[in-house]
Amino acid sequence: MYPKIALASASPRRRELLQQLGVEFDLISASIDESVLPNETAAAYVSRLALQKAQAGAAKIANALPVLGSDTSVVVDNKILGKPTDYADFLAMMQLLSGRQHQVMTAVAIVSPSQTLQALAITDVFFREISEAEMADYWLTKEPCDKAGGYGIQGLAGKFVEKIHGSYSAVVGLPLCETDRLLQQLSR
Ligand SMILES: Cc1cn([C@H]2C[C@H](O)[C@@H](COP(=O)(O)OP(=O)(O)OP(=O)(O)O)O2)c(=O)[nH]c1=O
Repeated sequence: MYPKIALASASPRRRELLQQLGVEFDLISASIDESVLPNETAAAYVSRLALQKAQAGAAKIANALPVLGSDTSVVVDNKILGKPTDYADFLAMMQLLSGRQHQVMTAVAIVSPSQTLQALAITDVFFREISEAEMADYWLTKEPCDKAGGYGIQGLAGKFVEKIHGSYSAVVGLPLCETDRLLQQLSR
């Protein structure tokens, strides 16, 4: 049995994945500035954002529940891809990702009054070539808008994925293996 926690997230995927683990949780919102700092690596960026989301959530609640925050970014050619801002931004992302390998980095942080626990999952994802017509059709489904890198592996974009090396749940938004490990480390 896991301890009850608070999830600081607006992501329906994170909610579902935490439910998949059987964790009981309160949902809280935590919005933070998501700008990348000068010279910040992708791994440092996602780790910092996950921690800041958890800290922002912890500052909002009156009870002492541990708060979980997470962040997912797609990384290619040292570029950090967040959610596409418009169609042109989405197209530029798809062109970068088509026919090659990229990384999905998902960081998790759990903050309690006595502990700060962190994990980072890095998954290699291999896309087949995607035609411009497929990109245009995919945009019209609205699936890309709220997803890092402009795609959802769990949705229609699953057909673009030749293979992955690493954690599937981490690509969707929360690495279940690492999250379980952190929750086990929480002192009760
Ligand atoms: C790559 C990929 C990302 N995503 C989603 C997971 C995240 O919800 C989103 C990345 O954006 P995030 O900024 O990590 O998360 P969020 O803004 O949706 O939620 P919050 O910060 O409140 O927790 O992209 C998928 O659903 N499928 C995928 O294949």
